[in-house]
Amino acid sequence: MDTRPFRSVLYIPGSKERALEKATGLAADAIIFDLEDAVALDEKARARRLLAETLQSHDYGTRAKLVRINALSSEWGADDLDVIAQAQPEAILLPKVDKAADIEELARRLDASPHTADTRIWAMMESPLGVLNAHAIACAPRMAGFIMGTNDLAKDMGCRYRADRLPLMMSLQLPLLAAKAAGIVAIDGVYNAFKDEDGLRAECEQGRDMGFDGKTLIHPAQLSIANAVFAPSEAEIDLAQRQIAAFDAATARGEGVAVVDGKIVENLHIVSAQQILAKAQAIAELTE
Ligand SMILES: CC(C)(COP(=O)(O)OP(=O)(O)OC[C@H]1O[C@@H](n2cnc3c(N)ncnc32)[C@H](O)[C@@H]1OP(=O)(O)O)[C@@H](O)C(=O)NCCC(=O)NCCSC(=O)C[C@H](O)C(=O)O
Ligand SMILES: [Mg+2]
Repeated sequence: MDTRPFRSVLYIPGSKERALEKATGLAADAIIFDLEDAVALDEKARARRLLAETLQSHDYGTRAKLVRINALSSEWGADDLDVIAQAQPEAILLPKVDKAADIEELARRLDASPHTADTRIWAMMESPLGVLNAHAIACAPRMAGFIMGTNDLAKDMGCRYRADRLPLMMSLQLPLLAAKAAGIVAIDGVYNAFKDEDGLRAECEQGRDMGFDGKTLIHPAQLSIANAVFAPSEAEIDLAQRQIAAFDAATARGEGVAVVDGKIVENLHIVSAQQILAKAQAIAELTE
């Protein structure tokens, strides 16, 4: 069972030295070092050099490190990959993925470099075609996770922003299903109003209820809310412990079902309970 936490996944523009420095001490479970939409066109070349140097000189600890390059079909994508490969990146995040062939092309390029033998691939799910092809994309080589790109999706869908995200619901759920089926990580999109704590908390709660592993963030002020919402709560941990104890006792009596708080507990509930405790343990180890 892979229990690595991905509660908070912070975007940092690859062109911003101060933010790149600051992130070495921020409580993010994962960082997306961005060379794509957060970087101005005339900053692209400087940002990729700065980022390659920073990744080799800075210690980001246990945080997962994803580099979002520009699309390989763009004028910057191939150069991004060549320069970033020198830093032996843990993962490349590919934007605007429409089909499995986009991932296969990136995987071939990673196979060809001696620096990227272990580099995993993450895909932005942010186009209607990408969403419709999510299962094939999730099963492509080196795939480790999906990141929802809700801004690009809303643009391509022509839908309006609503706090309940009803217009985006199917576009969120199809990649989520595909990720679960393939056993890869699924991270929800960003909440643009970075000073609106109540709105962020509500959207994190919705994403957590749906089954996302965490939320992408654009500002350090958003970290604590995502970390809290996507961690198992005290009540969930307590219930999981009581379910396991009750089920063990039922099993010792030769029974296959226990009852906790008036609800049945079967083997499948124990699998969920163990996952909750393992995730809580992994989060506790981050802060030790
Ligand atoms: C949104 C921002 C432009 C706000 O910047 P700013 O006004 O400078 O913020 P603050 O003054 O409040 O910053 C306070 C300190 O925090 C540091 N900081 C700010 N943002 C980050 C960050 N993302 N990571 C690390 N550190 C950060 C500042 O340097 C200040 O530090 P200090 O000087 O020590 O006080 C800005 O937050 C920002 O640029 N955010 C990232 C935007 C981004 O990455 N956008 C692209 C990703 S979203 C996307 O593309 C989603 C997807 O593709 C889709 O389609 O949906
Ligand atoms: Mg996008």
